[in-house]
Parts: sequence; structure tokens; C-alpha cells
Amino acid sequence: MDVTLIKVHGSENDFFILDQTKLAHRLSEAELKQATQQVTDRKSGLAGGADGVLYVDDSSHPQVSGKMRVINADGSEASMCGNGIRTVARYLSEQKQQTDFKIETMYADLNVKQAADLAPEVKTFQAEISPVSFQATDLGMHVADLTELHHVKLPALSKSLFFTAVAVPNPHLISFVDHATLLGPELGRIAGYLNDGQNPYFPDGVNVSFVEVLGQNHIFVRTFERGVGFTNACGTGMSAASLIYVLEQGGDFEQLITVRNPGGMVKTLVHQTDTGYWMELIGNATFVGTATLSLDDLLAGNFSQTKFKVSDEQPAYQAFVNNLK
Ligand SMILES: N[C@H](CCC[C@H](N)C(=O)O)C(=O)O
Repeated sequence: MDVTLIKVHGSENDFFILDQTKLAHRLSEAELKQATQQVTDRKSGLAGGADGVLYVDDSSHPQVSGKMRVINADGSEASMCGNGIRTVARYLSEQKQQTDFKIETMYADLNVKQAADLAPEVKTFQAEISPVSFQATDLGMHVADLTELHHVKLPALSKSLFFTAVAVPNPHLISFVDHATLLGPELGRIAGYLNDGQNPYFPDGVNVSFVEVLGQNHIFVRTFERGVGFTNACGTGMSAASLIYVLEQGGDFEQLITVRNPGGMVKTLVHQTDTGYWMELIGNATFVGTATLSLDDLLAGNFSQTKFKVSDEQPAYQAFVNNLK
């Protein structure tokens, strides 16, 4: 059985899209994990590897155009991927000739829509990021007897930093830092510990982001992702950071927030309802190239004979990034 993989990225947080509806039969859970670990490997994987694989399927929910499952590079499954859902939205938009529709994810059917291009030839989509929860039970967090973590010091992690934890719905730990700390070793040290599988605070791991405020409604987010490590950007991390920026650091509800990241830039909007919060994440959905190979080769990690057909989109994205101030 042949499989087609599309290499995509949102802010250079890169993935392969695998549309299971095109297969003769669905992959087993073990095959999903093995295929992901093989194809994403930065040394031996396909086309330089990736941060994860986005598996697309039909949704059984009414008025929902498709379903997305997120498997991290280490084979663990996540409930959501903000950069990834924008690329899946573009894929489904082109498959189904729709521009405003819903995608089923683990905990919610999320609204997605095509947005005005952020720059010439930079295809742009926006996605609803929700549900949002501060509950320790939704975060897989065990910090003393705290049920929520809002701007608190955790001496076991750092003598000086303050942390807020939020699920969107995947788990995020957010800390606002100065420029030197943003770029320094602390993020890797703290996140490496919280994702070691042994620590008592986040036994299942957590995405950790350091955030620097650059100006009003202008932040920089650097993330160490659960199941991956450092990535060029984390869509749910940037959305979570935007929410905490509004709640704790003077950001504005309902105003576009410019979020810089090592891979580029996205825009976010933070909304408040009478029951809580939700965000919108607006950013590129770049298709880098495609490859078709046998499932056996994918599962075995045999990519040496695989033809990867590069698209013409990356130069436009690079020009967009080069023009960012
Ligand atoms: N590593 C994340 C999933 C991918 C999220 C990130 N790539 C994004 O764009 O939101 C987790 O395990 O929760």
C-alpha cells in the first residue's frame, strides 16, 4: 500500500500530513506511532524530519469536514496542535473547496477558516483554540495541593521565575521573562526536567514557554514542547501565552496580538465569554513538498529511494520572515 506525505509548517513548526482516507486501510495504533517516529527523525527521517505527524481522517460529527490527530515526534499523542491545525485546515480547504468549516480534534470540533495572506504567496489560515482550562486535573499537574497555578513561584523549578499553567487543551506552563532569560539555558533545564517522565509535577510532561513582552500586544514566545523538545514555534503555546499576557501582563482582549517566535510570526486574538476564554490563532500554512512511498518503507524508515517533490512556497515564507522587524 502506498502512502502520500505532505511536508508542511506553521512558523517553521514542521509536520507531515498523512490523509488516512486515501489509504486502502487505516493504520493501526502501533503503525501510527512507528511511522511517526521513523519519518520525523531529524537524522534518518524524510526530508530532514519533522516535529510530528498530523493524521487526517473523516469525522463522524455532523457539519464537521474532517478530523485531525496529532502524534509528536516521540510517538506520544497530543490533544491539539495550533500550527498543525492551520495546515490541516488548508489541506481540507483544498480537498473540499471550503474556506470556513470545522475540524474534529480530541476534545472539540474547532472552527477554522482561510484568512488574508500574511504576506504575498504566504497562505494563511486561522483556527479556534479551545477549550481552555486552568484545572490541575485537565493539565495532568500535581503541584502540592494546588488546583490551579496562576503567577506563582515554584522553587523546585526556579528561585526567581513565576509560572502559570493552562490547558488549551494540551498542557502549557508559561513564564514571563527578560530577554537574556528568554535566550538562556533555563528553559531547556526546566522543560527537560518536567518532560523526563520521572518528575512528580507533570508525570505526562508539559509544553513550557518563556515569553518576553516586546511592546503593547507584541510578545516573543520560545517553547520547549512535550514529546518533541525545542521547536521553531508552538501554536498552542503562543495562544496560551497570549491568554496569560492578557490576564496578567496588560495585553488587550479582542485586539490582534503580534506573536514573534524563532520561526517567524503569527497573530492571536484572546476572547472572553461568560464561561471562560478562547483564542484565535492566525498564521501561515506552508506546504513544503510531497512524497509517496510504500507503507513498508515508511514503517521501516527506508527513505533513501523516496522522491521528495519540493513546492515553490518556501522562498515566499522566507521573504516574509526576512521582512519582519
Ligand atoms: N507537543 C504538543 C503538541 C504539538 C503542539 C504544537 N506543535 C502546536 O503547534 O500547538 C503536546 O504534546 O502537547
